[in-house]
Amino acid sequence: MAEAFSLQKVLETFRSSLSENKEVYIKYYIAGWQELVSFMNSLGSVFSFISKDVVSKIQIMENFLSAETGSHYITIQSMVNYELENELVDLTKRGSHPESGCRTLLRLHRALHWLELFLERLRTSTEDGKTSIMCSDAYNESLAHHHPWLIRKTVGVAFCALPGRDTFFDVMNAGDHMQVVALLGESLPLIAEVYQITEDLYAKNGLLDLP
Ligand SMILES: CCCCCCCC/C=C\CCCCCCCC(=O)N[C@@H](COP(=O)(O)O)[C@H](O)/C=C/CCCCCCCCCCCCC
Repeated sequence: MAEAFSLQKVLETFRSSLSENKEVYIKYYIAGWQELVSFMNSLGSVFSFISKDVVSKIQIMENFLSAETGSHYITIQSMVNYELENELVDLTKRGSHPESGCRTLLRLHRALHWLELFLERLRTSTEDGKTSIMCSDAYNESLAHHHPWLIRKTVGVAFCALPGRDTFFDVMNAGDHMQVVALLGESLPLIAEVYQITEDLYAKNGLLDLP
């Protein structure tokens, strides 16, 4: 039987993704996303169009990791160096490398910002807080800037189907609500650090707007 989702596992995978010299291991980064997908799948089929997109991006990254050139995809830093040096990234418009590692990971990276903003709202919410509002506020501040109108509207409808705050806390499987809040407090700086390292790397290399 598949192991139940737990926030602790998400925390562990993102913790493992950071090397001593602050590089980000792709293997653990995508394992963190895999955990989050299992959480989203437990919310029902209304979210399946979102999880399908994440799963396909995880698959693209797994394919790079298991290919002959996989040693260049150990960390986000080594991937960026390798793909840029070998002109494997479509920088201004989609062309011969429509699914480069840099471009694919950028989509997950933007979503990590949404996650950080959403979890921070959840952590500081009161008992009567509405997850649909927390989720859509976090979305409007982050991912929405990169999505066309139709996706923004569809996602807005899906948010209305989100379970309440109590269910969220229970599914996180990290003890009572105070313990969940404490674990969120421990997880968020880690997620923020992984996000910021990637953001700085992409900014330095002019990769933040890959088509
Ligand atoms: C710790 C547990 C509590 C929170 C658990 C949250 C679980 C979240 C899991 C996944 C989050 C969604 C990640 C979305 C990635 C989107 C990547 C993206 O932007 N893709 C678009 C662009 O890709 P290309 O076309 O350029 O290849 C793609 O067009 C998008 C398609 C689908 C819409 C994505 C909407 C994302 C909304 C984020 C909110 C998710 C709400 C989940 C609620 C728990």
